[in-house]
Amino acid sequence: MTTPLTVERLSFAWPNGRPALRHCNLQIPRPGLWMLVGTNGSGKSTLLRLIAGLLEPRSGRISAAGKAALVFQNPDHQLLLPSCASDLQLGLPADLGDDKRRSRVAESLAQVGLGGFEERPIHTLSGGQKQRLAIAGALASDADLVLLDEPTALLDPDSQNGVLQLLWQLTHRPAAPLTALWITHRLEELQHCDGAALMEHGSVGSWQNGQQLAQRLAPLQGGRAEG
Ligand SMILES: Nc1ncnc2c1ncn2[C@@H]1O[C@H](COP(=O)(O)OP(=O)(O)OP(=O)(O)O)[C@@H](O)[C@H]1O
Repeated sequence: MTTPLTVERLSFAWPNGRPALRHCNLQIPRPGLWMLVGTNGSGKSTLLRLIAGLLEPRSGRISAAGKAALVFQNPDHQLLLPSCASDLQLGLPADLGDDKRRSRVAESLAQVGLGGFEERPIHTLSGGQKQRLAIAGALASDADLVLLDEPTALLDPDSQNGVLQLLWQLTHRPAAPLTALWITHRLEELQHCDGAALMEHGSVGSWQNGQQLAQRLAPLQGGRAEG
Protein backbone atom coordinates (compact mmCIF):
# COMPACT_ATOMS: atom_id res chain seq x y z
CA MET A 1 0.00 0.00 0.00
CA THR A 2 1.29 3.52 -0.82
CA THR A 3 2.12 5.71 2.16
CA PRO A 4 -0.62 8.40 2.26
CA LEU A 5 1.66 11.21 3.46
CA THR A 6 5.37 11.77 3.98
CA VAL A 7 6.83 15.05 5.23
CA GLU A 8 10.63 15.27 5.25
CA ARG A 9 12.78 17.93 6.90
CA LEU A 10 10.16 20.60 6.28
CA SER A 11 11.10 24.12 7.32
CA PHE A 12 9.06 27.28 7.07
CA ALA A 13 9.48 30.85 8.31
CA TRP A 14 7.01 33.75 8.16
CA PRO A 15 8.02 36.92 6.24
CA ASN A 16 8.97 38.54 9.57
CA GLY A 17 11.67 35.85 9.82
CA ARG A 18 9.99 33.95 12.64
CA PRO A 19 10.49 30.21 12.08
CA ALA A 20 7.32 28.09 12.40
CA LEU A 21 8.60 24.66 11.30
CA ARG A 22 12.10 23.32 11.83
CA HIS A 23 13.15 20.21 9.90
CA CYS A 24 9.76 18.69 10.60
CA ASN A 25 9.27 15.00 9.77
CA LEU A 26 5.97 13.16 9.69
CA GLN A 27 4.86 9.97 8.03
CA ILE A 28 1.30 8.65 7.99
CA PRO A 29 1.81 4.94 7.36
CA ARG A 30 -1.70 3.95 6.26
CA PRO A 31 -5.24 5.33 5.92
CA GLY A 32 -6.94 6.05 9.24
CA LEU A 33 -7.57 8.81 11.74
CA TRP A 34 -4.30 10.40 12.93
CA MET A 35 -4.20 13.20 15.48
CA LEU A 36 -1.77 15.99 16.33
CA VAL A 37 -1.76 17.74 19.66
CA GLY A 38 0.54 20.50 20.88
CA THR A 39 0.96 23.82 22.60
CA ASN A 40 -0.36 27.05 21.09
CA GLY A 41 2.00 28.28 18.43
CA SER A 42 3.85 24.98 18.02
CA GLY A 43 3.14 25.06 14.26
CA LYS A 44 0.20 22.67 13.82
CA SER A 45 -1.94 24.93 11.62
CA THR A 46 1.10 26.02 9.62
CA LEU A 47 1.94 22.37 8.94
CA LEU A 48 -1.59 21.67 7.68
CA ARG A 49 -1.49 24.72 5.41
CA LEU A 50 1.84 23.63 3.97
CA ILE A 51 0.51 20.12 3.29
CA ALA A 52 -2.61 21.63 1.66
CA GLY A 53 -0.38 23.74 -0.60
CA LEU A 54 -1.58 27.09 0.77
CA LEU A 55 1.95 27.96 1.89
CA GLU A 56 5.33 27.29 0.25
CA PRO A 57 7.98 25.61 2.39
CA ARG A 58 11.40 27.19 2.74
CA SER A 59 12.96 23.75 2.41
CA GLY A 60 12.05 20.07 2.71
CA ARG A 61 9.61 17.80 0.93
CA ILE A 62 5.92 16.89 1.15
CA SER A 63 4.70 13.84 -0.67
CA ALA A 64 0.99 12.97 -0.57
CA ALA A 65 -0.41 9.93 -2.37
CA GLY A 66 -3.67 11.66 -3.28
CA LYS A 67 -5.53 14.94 -3.22
CA ALA A 68 -5.68 16.92 0.04
CA ALA A 69 -8.58 18.99 1.40
CA LEU A 70 -8.63 21.27 4.42
CA VAL A 71 -11.46 21.52 6.98
CA PHE A 72 -11.23 24.63 9.18
CA GLN A 73 -12.17 25.06 12.82
CA ASN A 74 -14.94 27.48 11.85
CA PRO A 75 -17.01 26.18 8.91
CA ASP A 76 -18.24 29.72 8.23
CA HIS A 77 -14.73 30.44 6.97
CA GLN A 78 -15.09 27.94 4.13
CA LEU A 79 -18.80 27.59 3.28
CA LEU A 80 -19.29 30.36 0.77
CA LEU A 81 -22.51 29.85 -1.17
CA PRO A 82 -26.15 30.01 -0.03
CA SER A 83 -27.28 26.37 -0.32
CA CYS A 84 -25.63 23.04 0.52
CA ALA A 85 -25.66 21.86 -3.12
CA SER A 86 -24.29 25.11 -4.54
CA ASP A 87 -21.45 25.06 -2.04
CA LEU A 88 -20.49 21.47 -2.88
CA GLN A 89 -20.68 22.20 -6.62
CA LEU A 90 -17.89 24.71 -6.17
CA GLY A 91 -15.36 22.04 -5.22
CA LEU A 92 -16.28 19.40 -7.82
CA PRO A 93 -13.73 18.37 -10.44
CA ALA A 94 -14.25 20.63 -13.48
CA ASP A 95 -14.60 17.80 -16.02
CA LEU A 96 -17.77 16.22 -14.54
CA GLY A 97 -21.01 16.38 -16.58
CA ASP A 98 -24.30 17.69 -15.10
CA ASP A 99 -25.72 14.28 -14.10
CA LYS A 100 -22.49 13.24 -12.47
CA ARG A 101 -22.30 16.57 -10.64
CA ARG A 102 -25.78 16.10 -9.22
CA SER A 103 -25.13 12.51 -8.17
CA ARG A 104 -21.73 13.36 -6.66
CA VAL A 105 -23.37 16.10 -4.55
CA ALA A 106 -26.18 13.75 -3.43
CA GLU A 107 -23.71 10.96 -2.54
CA SER A 108 -21.39 13.29 -0.64
CA LEU A 109 -24.29 14.68 1.41
CA ALA A 110 -25.57 11.16 2.15
CA GLN A 111 -22.13 10.02 3.29
CA VAL A 112 -22.04 12.69 6.00
CA GLY A 113 -25.64 12.14 7.15
CA LEU A 114 -27.09 15.13 5.25
CA GLY A 115 -28.96 13.18 2.56
CA GLY A 116 -31.63 15.33 0.86
CA PHE A 117 -30.13 18.63 2.12
CA GLU A 118 -29.33 19.93 -1.38
CA GLU A 119 -31.56 23.00 -1.21
CA ARG A 120 -31.14 23.74 2.50
CA PRO A 121 -29.83 27.27 3.08
CA ILE A 122 -26.49 26.98 4.85
CA HIS A 123 -27.39 29.60 7.43
CA THR A 124 -30.12 27.27 8.74
CA LEU A 125 -27.65 24.45 9.58
CA SER A 126 -26.38 23.79 13.09
CA GLY A 127 -22.65 24.05 13.79
CA GLY A 128 -22.27 20.27 13.61
CA GLN A 129 -24.19 20.11 10.32
CA LYS A 130 -22.00 22.86 8.86
CA GLN A 131 -18.90 20.93 9.82
CA ARG A 132 -20.39 17.82 8.15
CA LEU A 133 -21.03 19.87 5.04
CA ALA A 134 -17.41 21.02 5.02
CA ILE A 135 -16.40 17.33 5.20
CA ALA A 136 -18.84 16.55 2.37
CA GLY A 137 -16.98 19.20 0.36
CA ALA A 138 -13.76 17.25 0.85
CA LEU A 139 -15.49 14.04 -0.30
CA ALA A 140 -17.07 15.73 -3.32
CA SER A 141 -13.70 17.09 -4.40
CA ASP A 142 -12.24 13.55 -4.52
CA ALA A 143 -9.83 14.16 -1.66
CA ASP A 144 -8.02 11.16 -0.19
CA LEU A 145 -6.32 13.13 2.57
CA VAL A 146 -8.48 15.31 4.82
CA LEU A 147 -6.68 17.86 7.00
CA LEU A 148 -8.83 19.00 9.92
CA ASP A 149 -7.75 22.00 12.01
CA GLU A 150 -9.57 21.65 15.35
CA PRO A 151 -12.84 20.75 13.62
CA THR A 152 -14.79 20.28 16.86
CA ALA A 153 -13.49 23.27 18.84
CA LEU A 154 -16.75 25.21 18.34
CA LEU A 155 -19.11 22.24 18.74
CA ASP A 156 -21.13 20.96 21.70
CA PRO A 157 -20.33 17.43 22.95
CA ASP A 158 -23.05 15.69 20.89
CA SER A 159 -21.97 17.34 17.64
CA GLN A 160 -18.33 16.76 18.57
CA ASN A 161 -19.00 13.02 18.93
CA GLY A 162 -20.98 12.96 15.70
CA VAL A 163 -18.12 14.51 13.71
CA LEU A 164 -15.57 12.21 15.38
CA GLN A 165 -17.64 9.12 14.59
CA LEU A 166 -18.14 10.28 11.01
CA LEU A 167 -14.40 10.68 10.50
CA TRP A 168 -13.73 7.33 12.13
CA GLN A 169 -16.19 5.65 9.79
CA LEU A 170 -14.83 7.39 6.65
CA THR A 171 -11.27 6.46 7.58
CA HIS A 172 -12.12 2.81 8.31
CA ARG A 173 -14.59 1.98 5.56
CA PRO A 174 -13.65 -1.15 3.62
CA ALA A 175 -13.58 0.55 0.20
CA ALA A 176 -11.20 3.49 -0.30
CA PRO A 177 -10.74 4.49 3.34
CA LEU A 178 -9.69 8.12 3.78
CA THR A 179 -6.63 9.36 5.58
CA ALA A 180 -7.35 12.12 8.10
CA LEU A 181 -4.88 14.31 9.96
CA TRP A 182 -6.81 15.96 12.81
CA ILE A 183 -5.48 18.72 15.08
CA THR A 184 -7.02 18.88 18.52
CA HIS A 185 -6.67 20.54 21.90
CA ARG A 186 -9.34 18.24 23.36
CA LEU A 187 -7.41 15.41 24.92
CA GLU A 188 -10.47 13.13 25.15
CA GLU A 189 -10.50 12.98 21.34
CA LEU A 190 -7.14 11.18 21.35
CA GLN A 191 -8.97 8.03 22.46
CA HIS A 192 -10.52 7.78 19.00
CA CYS A 193 -7.51 7.69 16.72
CA ASP A 194 -5.10 5.26 15.11
CA GLY A 195 -2.12 7.21 16.40
CA ALA A 196 -1.38 10.53 18.06
CA ALA A 197 1.73 12.69 17.98
CA LEU A 198 2.88 15.68 19.97
CA MET A 199 4.00 18.80 18.10
CA GLU A 200 6.48 21.07 19.88
CA HIS A 201 8.52 24.02 18.59
CA GLY A 202 7.87 23.25 14.93
CA SER A 203 8.56 19.49 14.99
CA VAL A 204 6.33 16.44 15.31
CA GLY A 205 7.20 13.55 17.62
CA SER A 206 6.62 9.90 16.81
CA TRP A 207 3.20 8.25 16.72
CA GLN A 208 1.93 7.00 20.05
CA ASN A 209 -1.17 5.35 21.40
CA GLY A 210 -3.70 8.22 21.70
CA GLN A 211 -5.05 7.22 25.09
CA GLN A 212 -1.57 6.93 26.58
CA LEU A 213 -0.51 10.29 25.18
CA ALA A 214 -3.66 11.91 26.64
CA GLN A 215 -2.92 10.39 30.04
CA ARG A 216 0.63 11.74 29.93
CA LEU A 217 -0.43 15.25 28.90
CA ALA A 218 -3.48 15.74 31.14
CA PRO A 219 -1.70 16.07 34.52
CA LEU A 220 1.03 18.22 32.99
CA GLN A 221 -1.32 20.71 31.42
CA GLY A 222 -4.39 20.77 33.63
CA GLY A 223 -6.46 18.70 31.22
CA ARG A 224 -5.57 20.77 28.16
CA ALA A 225 -2.73 20.41 25.72
CA GLU A 226 -1.92 24.09 25.77
CA GLY A 227 1.18 25.68 27.21
N1 LIG B 1 0.19 34.84 9.26
C1 LIG B 1 1.17 34.76 10.17
N2 LIG B 1 2.19 35.65 10.15
C2 LIG B 1 3.21 35.57 11.04
N3 LIG B 1 3.32 34.61 11.99
C3 LIG B 1 2.33 33.70 12.04
C4 LIG B 1 1.22 33.72 11.15
N4 LIG B 1 0.40 32.67 11.45
C5 LIG B 1 0.98 32.05 12.49
N5 LIG B 1 2.13 32.65 12.83
C6 LIG B 1 3.06 32.23 13.91
O1 LIG B 1 3.58 30.94 13.56
C7 LIG B 1 3.71 30.14 14.73
C8 LIG B 1 2.93 28.83 14.57
O2 LIG B 1 1.54 29.15 14.48
P1 LIG B 1 0.42 28.03 14.23
O3 LIG B 1 -0.87 28.77 14.05
O4 LIG B 1 0.86 27.14 13.16
O5 LIG B 1 0.44 27.26 15.62
P2 LIG B 1 -0.60 26.21 16.20
O6 LIG B 1 0.19 25.10 16.77
O7 LIG B 1 -1.62 25.86 15.16
O8 LIG B 1 -1.27 27.06 17.37
P3 LIG B 1 -2.76 27.02 17.97
O9 LIG B 1 -2.85 25.76 18.77
O10 LIG B 1 -2.81 28.25 18.81
O11 LIG B 1 -3.73 27.07 16.81
C9 LIG B 1 3.22 31.01 15.89
O12 LIG B 1 4.35 31.59 16.48
C10 LIG B 1 2.36 32.05 15.22
O13 LIG B 1 2.33 33.25 15.96
